[in-house]
Amino acid sequence: MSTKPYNSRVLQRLSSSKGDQIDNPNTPVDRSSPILPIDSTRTITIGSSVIPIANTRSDSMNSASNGSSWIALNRHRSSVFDSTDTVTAIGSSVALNTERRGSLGFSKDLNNGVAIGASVIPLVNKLQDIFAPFKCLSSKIKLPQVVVIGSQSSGKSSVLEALVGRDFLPRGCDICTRRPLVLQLENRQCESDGDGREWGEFLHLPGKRFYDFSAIRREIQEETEREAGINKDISDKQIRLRIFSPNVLNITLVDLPGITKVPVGDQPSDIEKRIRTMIVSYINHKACIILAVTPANSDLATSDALQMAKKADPSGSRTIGVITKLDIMDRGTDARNFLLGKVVPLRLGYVGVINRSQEDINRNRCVAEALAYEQNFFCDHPVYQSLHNHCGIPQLAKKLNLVLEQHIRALLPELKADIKSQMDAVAAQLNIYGEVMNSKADQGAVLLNILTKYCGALSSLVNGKSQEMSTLELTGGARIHYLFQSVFVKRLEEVDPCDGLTDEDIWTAIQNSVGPKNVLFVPEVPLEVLVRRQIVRLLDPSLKCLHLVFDELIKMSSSCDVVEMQRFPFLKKRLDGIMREFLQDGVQTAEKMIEGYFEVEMDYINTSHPNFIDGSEAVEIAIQQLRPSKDAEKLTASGRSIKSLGVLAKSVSNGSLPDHVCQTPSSNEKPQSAGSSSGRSWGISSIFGAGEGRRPSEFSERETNGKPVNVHEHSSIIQLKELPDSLRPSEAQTEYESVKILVTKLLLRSYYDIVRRHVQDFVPKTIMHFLVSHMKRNLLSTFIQKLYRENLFDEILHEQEDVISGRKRAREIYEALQNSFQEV
Ligand SMILES: Nc1nc2c(ncn2[C@@H]2O[C@H](COP(=O)(O)OP(=O)(O)OP(=O)(O)O)[C@@H](O)[C@H]2O)c(=O)[nH]1
Repeated sequence: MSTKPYNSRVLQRLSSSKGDQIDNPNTPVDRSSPILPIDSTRTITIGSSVIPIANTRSDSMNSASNGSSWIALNRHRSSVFDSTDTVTAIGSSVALNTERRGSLGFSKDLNNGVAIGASVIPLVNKLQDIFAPFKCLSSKIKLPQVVVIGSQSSGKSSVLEALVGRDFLPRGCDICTRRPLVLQLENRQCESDGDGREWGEFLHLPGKRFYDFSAIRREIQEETEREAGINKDISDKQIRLRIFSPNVLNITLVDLPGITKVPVGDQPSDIEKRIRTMIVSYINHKACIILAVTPANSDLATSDALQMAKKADPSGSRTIGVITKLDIMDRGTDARNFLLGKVVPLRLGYVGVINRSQEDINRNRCVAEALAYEQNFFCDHPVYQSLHNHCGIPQLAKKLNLVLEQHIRALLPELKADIKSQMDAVAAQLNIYGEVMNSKADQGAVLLNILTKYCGALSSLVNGKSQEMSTLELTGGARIHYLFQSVFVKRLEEVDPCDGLTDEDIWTAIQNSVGPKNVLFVPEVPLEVLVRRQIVRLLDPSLKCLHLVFDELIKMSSSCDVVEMQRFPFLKKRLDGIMREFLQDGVQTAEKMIEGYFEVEMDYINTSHPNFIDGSEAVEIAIQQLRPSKDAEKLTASGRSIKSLGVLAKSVSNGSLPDHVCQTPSSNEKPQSAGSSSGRSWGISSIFGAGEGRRPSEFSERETNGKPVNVHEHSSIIQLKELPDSLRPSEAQTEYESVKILVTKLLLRSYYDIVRRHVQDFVPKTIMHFLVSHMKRNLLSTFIQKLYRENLFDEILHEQEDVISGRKRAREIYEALQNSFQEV
């Protein structure tokens, strides 16, 4: 076995065949070799962006001679890589190059020499740049990126390093990835002040360039510890690192913590769940390409990485399988079946790689050397020789770029739509923030605009013209209509005018109205008293209705959304105050109007109203109700009594009989005396209120030991009962009295009904006029009168700090989106 370090051996072997080149700082460069990384001197234009496209030998040589670790392996003898392949790694160190142009390489397009992926990958990178300062955008618009997942120590970071071609990630037995590392590779051909050197920059240390990659490694480690502590805990807060180099392709790679099972150090007991959740949050996005890393010395069928990738990407259209540690498999075994997808089939297939071992790291072997070793390993291996499409970091880089390019192309339309919808959202936000006001005139214009819109919106809400028409509930004016018709009017309909009035009450009123005389007719006075008593009951619900409408309008005004006003909280407050005062004025006027109406109603009981019940009909109805059967006939046969009662009734009423008046009183309304009369007819004498119809006076009888005693039989002292303080007529009325009571009720109902209808009509009209329509007509002028004053502008149009900064930020985001939209 040779004692030479293996890198020297490899370099020697590689340079042994004619034309082979090893391009590193210590090796002479063949400047005739044609394939190189991206060239800054040639560009293509996509949209408005100019993108570097072709690789030229000379530039690569420059970068190599400038100390980059770029290395070109030009192998004619290679048995692993087909001599037709032209392969360029993503990073700087692995441009494998054969002489034959037009082959399937990923650094060059077959026919025109354009690097594959160069047309879209820079575009995505550009978008990443544009979105980078805006965290909100990167969470809403998912740009394509490559995420490396796998179990702990499976070799994820090693794969990334190999792809980048630089040694910069913290690695080692005790070191593991504990925070997501977002690695943006950026092709930067020449800087005005630069000398072509590569450097890294962290988002958390803006402007600080790290030219020393071991310093980058240290910073990653320290930054990890700052967030996740010095023990083994993890954090999902990203570390964002950008690598600027003339030798990288533009791409974003994400290194995630490895899947672990058993908590160690100060890891929480649910560490596995947390890591899996973090991984899923990355790979679930359709824009993400998954590099599922599994070490060859474990069972592929139980690979955590493949399992998770399968869940996130069931079709396998964005998962590439990576098998590491092929060099340390059990002797006598190989990964042939793994690589060919015979164990776990994968649509995009597998690539086997060999990274640096721990020993290599300890001995500071550079990535370039490791790549050379890998190349050598595969060339010499009896099984892998024939699987060159499935082996090596360069193959992985090639596959990755191809998949990424196709993926980006497929995602572009969706991406464009996403950007557009974000633009609309931000534009709406900007609309809320409005323009900056630089003068009193600007302020005045803004104020007028807001007041007009506010009043317009309120009117629309009341009129049902609001654009945001709900299908779930009544809003705006419809609520007022509901209040009028289904609450106020309906409630008045339900009120029984005789509610709370017993027959006894009515009879008492009737008797009181004739004083010491007998009740001959149905007198008007008790009717008026009773009518007034019932009418006044309508005042309360009328005023209540007015106040409910007031509440509704207040609610509407505060829900009335004028976006332009959102930035002026003081203005909103003032408007609310003025609005309340304005409506209260309207309420006062309407209240006066309604109360005035009731005063008018109470003042004069107009029994000549054309709709008031005809007296004779009232009597007839009363009679029929009292004697519905034969008795009625008997009663009606007494022409004089009917006529008389009819005449009497006419004397208090005049008009047709509405249907509802004819309703049969409910059982408790039936005059108690109905049917209790001793069969006495109530003819002429009853009309004139004398004799027959009257019960013997209470005072002509008194009880002795519970039995009635005829006082006339007592010849000694004739005693009279003393009147009690409170006196009511006797409970049992005669039939005639019952008729009078019933007629009074009918008249009461009839009159009440007339008034109720007026109220049902008048109250909504009044409220509409003095409140709702008044608001529509006069609110704007009131606002202007009270607010359009230059000395108030600064106060009411004062913007909060967050509005000012929010507007600035929204503008920047909008511009970023506009730029990216144009790019796409
Ligand atoms: N021999 C050999 N060792 C490897 C290979 N790939 C990785 N290793 C070693 O495996 C160990 C873990 O590698 P890392 O790249 O840190 O693995 P990781 O998956 O990033 O680890 P975590 O971030 O902790 O999950 C290191 O010591 C590497 O040197 C390989 O292909 N061959």
